[in-house]
Amino acid sequence: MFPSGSNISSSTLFSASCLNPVASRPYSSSAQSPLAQHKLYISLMTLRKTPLPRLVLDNVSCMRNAQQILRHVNATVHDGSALVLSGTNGSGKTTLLRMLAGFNKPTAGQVLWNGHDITKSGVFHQYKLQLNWLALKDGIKDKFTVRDNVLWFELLEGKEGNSLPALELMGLGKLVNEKARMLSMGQRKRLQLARLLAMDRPIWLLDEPSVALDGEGVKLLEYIIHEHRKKGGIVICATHLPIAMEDPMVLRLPPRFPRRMTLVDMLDRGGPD
Ligand SMILES: Nc1ncnc2c1ncn2[C@@H]1O[C@H](COP(=O)(O)OP(=O)(O)OP(=O)(O)O)[C@@H](O)[C@H]1O
Repeated sequence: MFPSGSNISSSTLFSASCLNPVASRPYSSSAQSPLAQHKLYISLMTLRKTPLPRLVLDNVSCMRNAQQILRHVNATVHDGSALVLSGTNGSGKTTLLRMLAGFNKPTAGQVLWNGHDITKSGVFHQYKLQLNWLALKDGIKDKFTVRDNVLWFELLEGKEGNSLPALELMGLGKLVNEKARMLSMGQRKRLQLARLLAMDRPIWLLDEPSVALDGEGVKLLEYIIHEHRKKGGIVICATHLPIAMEDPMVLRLPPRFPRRMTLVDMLDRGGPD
């Protein structure tokens, strides 16, 4: 696992040469003293140990239906860190999460995982196995029991033994044999979170994870995020509500850009204004 720590910039990515001025110098120098050479060597060794970011959003833009949703988004995410996506309704938080999940492709720029473009099929095949996606649509099967709704995902993952402890931690221990249709909204959200825990994948993509949770539920969410990050896991979270986290990076997306008129719009309105 890489040590934690992350960089984020809304317009510019930090490159290794920004972090260490030595790196921007030419490697060979004929007139260097032994001390200078030694310092250069140490600097290069330090540079080599600088961990690569696990995820990089490299100047990512996204258009959907002739609308510019995201423009020139940059971020670097290291193991153990949290990236919080904030912004007004419609600013593109879910779109960005969907892009990180591989559902939408960037129209410009790229998303890199371990330095590789996730849209390349060989890369995506491995990358998707790292992801755990918590969406507003909860994907809960109402006819299954609470336990089976978690157990199925755990078994598909080739894991075992996590489901019950995860459900108990999320406060659903007494409901494990109930049909999921009996659950309230907040309990369904807790079930989703138990599924995250049971599947135990490193990159969590969370869309409004605290919606419908009561105060205790939010505390549990904060706790499992903390524990996940302690193990080197990554949390990327779109939220309007405050969720306490240590040193999160916050990426505030600007309000969506004005809609560009399509040919259909122009014909409907008898031409551009
Ligand atoms: N399937 C789609 N096709 C075309 N445009 C879409 C689609 N889904 C969303 N959009 C557009 O993308 C914009 C951003 O939507 P998104 O759901 O990413 O915003 P958000 O920041 O998550 O909003 P909220 O805070 O309301 O959840 C919306 O304003 C909408 O116009």
